[in-house]
Amino acid sequence: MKFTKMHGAGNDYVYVNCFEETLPEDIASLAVAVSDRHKGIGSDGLILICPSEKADARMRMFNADGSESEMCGNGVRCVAKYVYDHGIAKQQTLKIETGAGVLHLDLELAGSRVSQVRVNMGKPILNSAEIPTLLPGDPPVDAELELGDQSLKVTCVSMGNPHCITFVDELNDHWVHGVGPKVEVHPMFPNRVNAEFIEVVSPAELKMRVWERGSGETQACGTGACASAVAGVLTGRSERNVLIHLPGGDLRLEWADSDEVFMTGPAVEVYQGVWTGP
Ligand SMILES: N[C@H](CCC[C@H](N)C(=O)O)C(=O)O
Repeated sequence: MKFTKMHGAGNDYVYVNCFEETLPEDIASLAVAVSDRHKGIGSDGLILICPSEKADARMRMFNADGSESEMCGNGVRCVAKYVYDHGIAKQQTLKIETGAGVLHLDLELAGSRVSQVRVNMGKPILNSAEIPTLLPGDPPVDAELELGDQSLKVTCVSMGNPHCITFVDELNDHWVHGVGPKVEVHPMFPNRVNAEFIEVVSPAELKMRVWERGSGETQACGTGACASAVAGVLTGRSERNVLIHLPGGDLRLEWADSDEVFMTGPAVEVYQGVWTGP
């Protein structure tokens, strides 16, 4: 099976062009196998680029643990880059079908290839039942999340996939590796949750690290950055247009007056290969 390795701000996935490749039945097991950083290709998960009846392509995204997610922000930018660079579509504004609906993307070229992508990520989902979370509030804003020995103040937002955002004075491993895994599987989140930790540099600039549902710490999380930008506004900590610094790079977020969230960031193709594994 031919694949392409790509990343958006260091959030790296194995991409398979399903216009050309046929996959095994058990895609979840394939996602686990290819993601293994020692025995597989090594990635945060697997992303399928498929034909669509209502868009230039359809994206399906699987985390490293094989779980399928509704949406992937860094992934959809790379899907758009792949679709343009590999001639599946020719125009510089693309539509990609995702679990969060059909998204519209604008491509920026460096030479003849895509370097940056601006995505209309759609409107945040703030209704607790749809996030979903059992915490009070639509959405929970600075709500108490009991973690046994400690409690957090969290804000919950969905971008098609669920996010739990905690603002901290200083980002460190205690939050990401100590608290993150507990938040991911907390009973207040029936579908589990992505756990973002945010340090406010200024009202227009945030630093973020993330413990992702199904993948652990990643270098960046596009939907998490969108959700964090929304949470910053809801909690009065940041403005509607923010630059977010992540370990793998920067993303520009704007929660527009239209209620849509726009994300601009890089999309990089690293190499192409052939998977001959199980
Ligand atoms: N782990 C996420 C999916 C990947 C999201 C992230 N990599 C992004 O760029 O949005 C979830 O299970 O909802």
